[in-house]
Amino acid sequence: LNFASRGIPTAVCNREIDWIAPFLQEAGPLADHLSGAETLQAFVASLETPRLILMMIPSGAPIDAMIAQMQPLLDAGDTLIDAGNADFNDTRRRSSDFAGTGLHFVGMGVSGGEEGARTGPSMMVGGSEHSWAQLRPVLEPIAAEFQGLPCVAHVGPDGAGHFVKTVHNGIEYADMQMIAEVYGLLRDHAGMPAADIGAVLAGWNDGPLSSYLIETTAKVLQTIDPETGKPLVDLIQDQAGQKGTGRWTLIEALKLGQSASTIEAAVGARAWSSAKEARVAAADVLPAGALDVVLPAPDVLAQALFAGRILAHIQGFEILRAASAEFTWALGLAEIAEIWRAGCIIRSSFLDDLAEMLRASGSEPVLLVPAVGELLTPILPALRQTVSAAMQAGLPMPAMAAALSWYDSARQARGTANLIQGQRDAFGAHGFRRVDHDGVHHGNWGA
Ligand SMILES: NC(=O)C1=CN([C@@H]2O[C@H](COP(=O)(O)OP(=O)(O)OC[C@H]3O[C@@H](n4cnc5c(N)ncnc54)[C@H](OP(=O)(O)O)[C@@H]3O)[C@@H](O)[C@H]2O)C=CC1
Ligand SMILES: O=C(CO)[C@H](O)[C@H](O)COP(=O)(O)O
Repeated sequence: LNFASRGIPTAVCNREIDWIAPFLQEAGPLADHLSGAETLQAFVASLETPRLILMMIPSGAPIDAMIAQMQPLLDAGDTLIDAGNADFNDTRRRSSDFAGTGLHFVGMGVSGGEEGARTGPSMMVGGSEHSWAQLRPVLEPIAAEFQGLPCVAHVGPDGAGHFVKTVHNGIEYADMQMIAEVYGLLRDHAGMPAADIGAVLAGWNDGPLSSYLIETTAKVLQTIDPETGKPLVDLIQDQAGQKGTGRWTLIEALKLGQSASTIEAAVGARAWSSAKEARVAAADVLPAGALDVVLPAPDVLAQALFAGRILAHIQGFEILRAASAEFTWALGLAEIAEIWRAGCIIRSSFLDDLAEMLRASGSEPVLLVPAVGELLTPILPALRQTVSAAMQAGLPMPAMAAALSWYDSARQARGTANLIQGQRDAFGAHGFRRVDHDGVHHGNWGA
């Protein structure tokens, strides 16, 4: 529908063909730019060559099966685009399978949910220059715009687009989790009703926290269930789903030797949320935290959340920086932040500032950019106060606590790894380097 609304002739196809006719009917006048096909053969035959075919179906086996069905129908010069969320390792494999066939494979991250897809998503294209030249004229018109600039970019070759989207989702998981942690403090320690918490968040959306996720969360908290008249959020099971992108970010960050502690906390919190029975049983038998903890004021919570958001984004971008070096992708980190300023789920006013910070960082860690320190210095005490309050009250705050600990580790000139090296040498003779001599040394431990 988005393509059609820009006058781009578009054919559609779906596995369950019953959806096609109602879709075209509901398209109204846009149907002038649309045609439906009930078989893949008819669909492919209806397209102008060289063809651009965009798939948005579940990742993994369904994509492999679809490629296998589609490939024999295509001609040299055609481009097949996987626009769903995919494990970038799969995208690299598929790109390499296509190499030399005359066909082109693109792994494209798309973000913006249902509304973004329809009115303007943010898109991260991974593929060849040839594919980008083919795609650009049809993607720029359908993309979200930030100050007149389309939120779409050719971020790199093969798996780069899906990797960038995966990290986007990792940051999304962390941001959602941190918002949920503050919600938990207000709900379980302050006893605030959902709608009141929603009103607090709606107020925050006018300040530095301004973002789609804060705005959406405020709406979610203020929505009433028509059946019961109660806040709908209170009627939802406290068990979160996940399709895999958060976990993929974490796995790849670990492989790259990067810390993704806020994302790990968010993935772990979703996983742990499914252990409902165990949590209910434990609540009755294991001791809780203190009741007399003073809850930080709402503006302190807002500052804490903003500090957590900044640190989670920085972690995500350091993962991208490491991947760029590992896979020689030459990712433009500032450009990635720029195409996330509109259309995508993590769009926020902070991303505009972050783009500048990333540009200033060059090849240095972004934490060292003076503007980052200037932004964090006044709000870090709020993060410390909020995390301490939650810990004392016995309320979980895994992502915000992880963000804070990561920050404290990142700025600790002399860390504690000297002891780890001593331990490793004591039990495994692994050796260590001394601060005062070159070479590898061993201790005569316990002597
Ligand atoms: N929902 C969102 O906001 C976003 C989703 N994505 C990604 O987009 C992709 C699609 O997600 P979404 O639309 O949410 O929902 P689903 O993942 O449920 O995908 C639904 C579509 O996939 C088709 N489909 C399902 N299984 C197969 C199969 N084995 N072979 C062929 N077609 C199949 C369905 O066809 P049928 O009608 O026949 O079942 C339907 O058209 C996923 O990779 C997702 O991660 C990315 C960004 C945002
Ligand atoms: O990519 C998306 C948003 O950017 C999709 O909504 C995705 O499904 C979100 O991930 P999960 O389902 O694991 O919460």
